[in-house]
Amino acid sequence: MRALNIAMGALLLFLLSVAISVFWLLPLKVKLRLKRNGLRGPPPLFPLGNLLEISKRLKETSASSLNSVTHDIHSIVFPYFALWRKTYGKVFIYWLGTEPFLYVADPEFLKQVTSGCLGNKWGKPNVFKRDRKPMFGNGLLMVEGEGWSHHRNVIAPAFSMTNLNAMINMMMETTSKMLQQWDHSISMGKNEIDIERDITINAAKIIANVTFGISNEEGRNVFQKLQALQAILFKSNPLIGVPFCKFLNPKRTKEAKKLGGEIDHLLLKIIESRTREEDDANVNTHNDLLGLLLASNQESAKVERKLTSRELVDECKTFFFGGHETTSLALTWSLFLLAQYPQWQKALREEIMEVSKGEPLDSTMLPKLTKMEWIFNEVIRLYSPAPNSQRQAREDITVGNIHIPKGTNMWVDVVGMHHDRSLWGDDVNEFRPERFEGNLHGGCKHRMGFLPFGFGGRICIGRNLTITEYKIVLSHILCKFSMAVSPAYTHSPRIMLSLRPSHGVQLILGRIEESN
Ligand code: HEM
Repeated sequence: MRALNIAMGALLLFLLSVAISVFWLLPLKVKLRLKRNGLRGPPPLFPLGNLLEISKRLKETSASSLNSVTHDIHSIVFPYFALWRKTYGKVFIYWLGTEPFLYVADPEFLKQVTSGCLGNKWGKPNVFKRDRKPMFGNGLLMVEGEGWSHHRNVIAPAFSMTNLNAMINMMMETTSKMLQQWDHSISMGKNEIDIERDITINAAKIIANVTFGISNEEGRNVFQKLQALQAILFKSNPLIGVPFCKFLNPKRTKEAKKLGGEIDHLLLKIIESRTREEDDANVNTHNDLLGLLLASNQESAKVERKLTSRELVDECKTFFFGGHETTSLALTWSLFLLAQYPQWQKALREEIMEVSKGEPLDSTMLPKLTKMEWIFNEVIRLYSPAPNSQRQAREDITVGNIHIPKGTNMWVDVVGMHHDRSLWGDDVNEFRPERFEGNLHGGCKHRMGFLPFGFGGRICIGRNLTITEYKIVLSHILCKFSMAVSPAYTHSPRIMLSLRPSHGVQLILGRIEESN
């Protein structure tokens, strides 16, 4: 018995020393190396890093609700960064648990440490990969190195404009159903609608249809489970970076894992039956992304290896989670801003009329909606659905006198850059879509200061899909309804993985013939 106790004690001691060296000594070494570079930051506390201060600042901001609508939102959504920037500037080190993060809101610094072949030295932070595994698995958003180039080569053709144009009718039909419900609601005397909820459901249906189709029972089943998984993983993990944090919320971890497993199983069944169908018929019988991916996979098999069914499952999940919330938020914030600026509603209606001449929009008309594109860009500048990008150094990186040790994470504060007066000028926090007239970067003084879709080779693959969907859905809504902000609306943008309105977006809708 005594010998057993001694053995157990020795084992515990061994595990403790491994934990200390992995979770404390190694990060400490990174900290000292970064400090030698002159990179400072708020002092971390083992094992939480700066999480206590982050949570304190967030509580303070959520307690103080905004009385008026301001687009100056950086200090609202990232109050801790806004504070630290005052002391440490636009590049500093902070800690999520025992993970060191290089905070970057300086586009020139970002360019220097990521451009050219340096881009390949950055991967995606392991700490987020683990947390978001049930959503993205090893799909395009997370895969690295040669695997990433292979996935990207197979996937890119599926997102060609020709393929996306074939999806326009489906987008219109799905949206029409939402608009019929709004119309019915107005008939019943209820003209205040939380458009965030409806737009999100509409976007989820569109992306699920675009990806694997939900007209049959199997597709609908996957869709429902994906939505349930989304609800569980909706909030960012407040203890991210703290060793063993997933064991602190075993219920969430278990539920997410169970649903993730069920979704994988259902998607695998769809993929396998599609592969069989296509082998039999020798043609691609589906023109959704999965069908296009399977066709492109056949082509790629002639030169490289095929993506496995398991990898295809992860891609379907990545499209769903990466594609619907971002697009729905771009639309939601747009409707909110258009409700605030009726002159832009009018300008867009006139543009739609001029381009379509009253006919349903088709693929040749969409590129002519240029003012709508300015609005899109201005909205995702002010309320960037993807508020940050993250990387992790896979090797030591040296540029001039900057040395970034292997393992350091990087957090690019996109909201910070999009609201930086020194990059955009004094009107930085004003809604001025015309800044994008004939100017892809909206007049930003640095090309890397406007990053709604990320940067480098890993720029968003779905941006053409988004802009197509955005134009179709927004035009459809604007032709049928006018909108004004309801007194029930509280302006409270927050980061919940994406940049969201925390209490929905309540708008007062009017039928367009009534309001004109
Ligand atoms: C307004 C809409 C969207 C926004 C703001 C957005 C934003 C982004 C950003 C910032 C990245 C880079 C992430 C990083 O650097 O770590 C990204 C990558 C990605 N996005 Fe989007 N996205 C949008 C729509 C979509 C759609 C509709 C899809 C697909 C259906 C999609 C699929 C992806 C994928 C697969 C990647 C990974 C690309 C790679 O690493 O090669 N996104 N997106």
